[in-house]
Amino acid sequence: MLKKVKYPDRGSWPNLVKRPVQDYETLEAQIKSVFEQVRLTGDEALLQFTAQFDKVELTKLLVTPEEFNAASSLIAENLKKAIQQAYQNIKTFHEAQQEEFTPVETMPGVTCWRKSVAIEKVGLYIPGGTAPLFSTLLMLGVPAKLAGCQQIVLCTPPAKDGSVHPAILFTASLLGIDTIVKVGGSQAIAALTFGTSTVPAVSKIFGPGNQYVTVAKQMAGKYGVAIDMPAGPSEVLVMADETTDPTFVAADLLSQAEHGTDSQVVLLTTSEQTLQAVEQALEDQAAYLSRQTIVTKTLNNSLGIILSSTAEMLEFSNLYAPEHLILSVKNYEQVAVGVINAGSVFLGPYSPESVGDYASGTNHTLPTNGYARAYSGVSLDSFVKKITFQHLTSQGLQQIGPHVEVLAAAEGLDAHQQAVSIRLKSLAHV
Ligand SMILES: NC(=O)c1ccc[n+]([C@@H]2O[C@H](COP(=O)([O-])OP(=O)(O)OC[C@H]3O[C@@H](n4cnc5c(N)ncnc54)[C@H](O)[C@@H]3O)[C@@H](O)[C@H]2O)c1
Ligand SMILES: N[C@H](CO)Cc1c[nH]c[nH+]1
Ligand SMILES: [Zn+2]
Repeated sequence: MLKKVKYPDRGSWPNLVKRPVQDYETLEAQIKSVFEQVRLTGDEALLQFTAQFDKVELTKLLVTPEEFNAASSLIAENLKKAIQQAYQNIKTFHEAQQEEFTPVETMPGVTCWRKSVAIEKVGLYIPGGTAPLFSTLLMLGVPAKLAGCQQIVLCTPPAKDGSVHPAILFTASLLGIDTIVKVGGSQAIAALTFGTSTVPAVSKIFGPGNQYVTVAKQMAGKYGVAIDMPAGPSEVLVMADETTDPTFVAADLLSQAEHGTDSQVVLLTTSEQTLQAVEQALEDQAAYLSRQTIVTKTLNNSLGIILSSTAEMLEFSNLYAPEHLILSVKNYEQVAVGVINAGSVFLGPYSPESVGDYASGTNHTLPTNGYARAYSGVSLDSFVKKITFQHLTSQGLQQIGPHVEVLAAAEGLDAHQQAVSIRLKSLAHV
């Protein structure tokens, strides 16, 4: 059950907001050796690590066209419809993120503008250790396609029988993605970083995963590959008061607790009665869950904290910087204005977090472990670079040039000054 803390003094807050993650150094040493072996022996290392960590003996890493084509007939019609509805909503929300850039004349004859250009080669990591997260493929594939990425490589761990879940393959075909590699964990991230005979190297790696995947992505950064963000074990923080329905709150906490034993869920409340009622509801509901063992372990790493006011709950939540924040308090609209650190926010009693996980339209690939203090979740912007352009007319250079000459001289950079002076002199002779 939740670890209960009543009216903790502020001095203890920094400790309370620490996540129950494994020590980075220990993981780093293990993952470094995975990277080394994948760099040296490529596909051979991928097959060997898949046997070691996933307990699957594969001979081929790529999903075949036959497996791909069979997928559609292996999933129910109502699931296909639900995937298509989620796809539409995610597409609509991400399409609205497209920006029009208008050229700006900063001085007469000096025009500047910006353009979004897709990252050509991207890798999408779709978790599959304990659940085949085809919803994550929608979250990454939709913006990658909208942005216009040319090469999209999808990596996902194989199931015990060596297959990839048909819903992942169906979603990939809906998106028009056909390079699908059966590899997971840190070995998948290493493959996308260095490239192997089967897996093309990419410029940016996207996607959530367990602690191994998250630390591996951070390591990929050291080899010059960009990453979306550290999107590790899922978490949710719920703010509840005496008006909250405890059964709703318990269901929301359990929905993230079931992701994995390294997840954490947090309940903040101003009401001792609410905390007790939520705990009872957690017990009642957990008894019927298929992932009860995972949930029980996660709840033991989780917190139920009583604070003295909604303002204090908001302050604590901003320090914790949760991946998901549910505002289950009476004045939720007002409280939402004060949120400064969170990945995605759910307002009021009828906005369960799982709707955002699947289908409302927002992206579910979000920063965890406090990274929401500085990072945003995945969006269309994550898949593009913004390139700036400028054009100066001769008059434009005559206007701005003398200022640049002064600035360059003051920095002692004569060649910079000269690049302007040489042109101004030639214009003086025209
Ligand atoms: N932050 C987000 O946006 C977000 C979104 C969705 C899911 N998630 C999180 O993604 C995670 C998915 O985790 P998962 O485990 O189900 O799948 P996963 O695909 O992330 O990891 C599975 C892989 O981990 C590797 N692995 C397992 N044990 C290992 C070990 N001892 N040493 C080295 N490698 C090992 C295996 O190779 C396996 O393929 C969950 O923690 C979930 O909470 C986060
Ligand atoms: N809650 C996860 C993000 O932390 C996303 C997800 C996928 N499927 C269900 N949930
Ligand atoms: Zn979820």
